[in-house]
Amino acid sequence: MTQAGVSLDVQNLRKSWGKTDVLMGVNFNIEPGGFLTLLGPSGCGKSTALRLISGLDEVSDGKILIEGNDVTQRPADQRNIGMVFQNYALFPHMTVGENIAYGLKVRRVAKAARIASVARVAELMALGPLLDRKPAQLSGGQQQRVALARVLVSERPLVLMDEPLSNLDAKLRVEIRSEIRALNKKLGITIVYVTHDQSEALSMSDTVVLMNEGRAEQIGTPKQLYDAPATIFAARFIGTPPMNLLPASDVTVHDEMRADADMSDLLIGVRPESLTFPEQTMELAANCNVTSVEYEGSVFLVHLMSPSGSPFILSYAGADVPEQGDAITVGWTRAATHLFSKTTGQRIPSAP
Ligand SMILES: Nc1ncnc2c1ncn2[C@@H]1O[C@H](COP(=O)(O)OP(=O)(O)OP(=O)(O)O)[C@@H](O)[C@H]1O
Repeated sequence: MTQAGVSLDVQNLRKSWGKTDVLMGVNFNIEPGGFLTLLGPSGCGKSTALRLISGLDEVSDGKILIEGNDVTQRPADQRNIGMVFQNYALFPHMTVGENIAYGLKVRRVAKAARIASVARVAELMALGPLLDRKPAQLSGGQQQRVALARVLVSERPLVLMDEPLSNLDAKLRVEIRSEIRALNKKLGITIVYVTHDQSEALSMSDTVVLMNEGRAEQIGTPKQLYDAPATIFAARFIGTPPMNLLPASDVTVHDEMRADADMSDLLIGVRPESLTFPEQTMELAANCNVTSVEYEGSVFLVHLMSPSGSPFILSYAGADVPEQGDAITVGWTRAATHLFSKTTGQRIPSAP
């Protein structure tokens, strides 16, 4: 089964409800077969953007182009888009097979073709043995697989997914995550995915649009967002635990600090996994006190407090685990250092 994807181009998308501006000029585009995630905290406008792309709501301004065609004013049913939501809304009285085939039946696809399509998708999604069951006889993960199968069978070249995994437990989320990603690559369908879970976004996407209060804060590959967060917001949002941010006064620099940076305006960022302990005369260092230690399985998360009272975290995999109350020094390299301006919230490009 091949389902070539389409390109999507979103230009200056705006949405206001009354006097409330929910989207304030968002731009992004995806190549055919791409996987783009809208990521951000609750209320930042992710679902709104998805509803505008689908045609469920009308834009206040801006354009939506699919394969270069302006569909902004087209009704939802003329955009050829599939959707998967958090609530998979299967019909309880129908079997799995009937649920998957429903859309095809509505579109008056002939019975033999329907049966063939359902069989193909059921095999793809490993649902074959479950086709005669009712939704109530399925686990949450199986139900979500049926919901995905229902969209796939309709062979839409663009599929929008709004937090489709948030009702599932952690293990299933990880499993279905990789299934969705594999389907995206195998079928070549274009996917726009909405989530507030940054690890989901990083693990699945080709491109992440990190949103903050109705704007795109940063757009890039998962690696670009992780390696070079463009703003303090992005630094705090991406990574578990997120990047440590310390005032310059807490940090010892072992050679000359850049002269053109205003120290009082500087926040120095370093990821918990980039810190070394014991400090090995690295290029930057901070003295701190251990406030608590958390066991995470593969690492210990050592919670620290800087002299100025900023909390930060060391991700530690060594043998001599520091203990609560210890005074320790952690170090890191220039290459692992991120600089931000407190005033503008923006990244300062080069290391000190
Ligand atoms: N129909 C509506 N009328 C008025 N305000 C709305 C409407 N729909 C959404 N909003 C507001 O728009 C803002 C963005 O909502 P949206 O659902 O897009 O956020 P989100 O990022 O998807 O959040 P969540 O992750 O919580 O779903 C919210 O402040 C919400 O209250």
